[in-house]
Amino acid sequence: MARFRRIDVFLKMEATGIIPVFYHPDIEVCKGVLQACYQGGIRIFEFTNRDDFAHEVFAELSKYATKNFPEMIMGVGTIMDASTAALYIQLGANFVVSPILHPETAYTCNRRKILWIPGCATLSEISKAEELGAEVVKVFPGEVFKPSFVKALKAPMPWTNVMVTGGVSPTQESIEEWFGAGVSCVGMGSQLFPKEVLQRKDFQFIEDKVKTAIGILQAWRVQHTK
Ligand SMILES: O=C(O)C(=O)C[C@H](O)[C@H](O)COP(=O)(O)O
Repeated sequence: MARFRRIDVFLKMEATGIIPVFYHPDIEVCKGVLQACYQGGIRIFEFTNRDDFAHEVFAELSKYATKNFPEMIMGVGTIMDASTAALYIQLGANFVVSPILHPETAYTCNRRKILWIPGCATLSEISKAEELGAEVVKVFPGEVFKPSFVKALKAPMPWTNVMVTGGVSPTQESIEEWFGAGVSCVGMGSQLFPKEVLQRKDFQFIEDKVKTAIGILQAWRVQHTK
């Protein structure tokens, strides 16, 4: 498995802008999705810890990524406690994402110099996360917040780096409104990986969707870079 410095993980997250958020119990489906994402231009991938044996799938996927796509930075999401974070770090996770703000998870990640991205829903939680060392926070669930929340929070806290996950889709409207509001990156799950597409193992569909989303973001960034 490949280990990346946490500053490089954050910079790659910002540069790629779009982070696939994915879980499937079938390792062959995971490999197909990872390859499609890579070919579509993704260099950072969040595997979510969605059942009791998800770590076994991650262990294999992480090795597969290192061997076939050594630039791909693998991380884990849906981490609720420090011991699960430690398990995934041992298996090759280069960043740890949570739906919640859990200080003990921060201590474990910081000790190992692994990027920790807690889920936050208020400015007080964001501020606490930053005191605990979070370089970037996950505003979650995005479908509840809307982009205006990000814009408003960046007025008093312009230093805050925001990732938003939940309800983001690979469309021009969704990408432009979130990046326009000031996010550093977005996580995308169900919209990039519709169930029926996974059922028919249509990895080309995923690659095309990813390419389109990255193209939209790049075009937006060219227009909006000062
Ligand atoms: O548990 C986590 O760590 C999460 O990030 C939660 C979900 O995976 C995202 O909310 C995906 O949301 P959709 O893109 O709307 O499918």
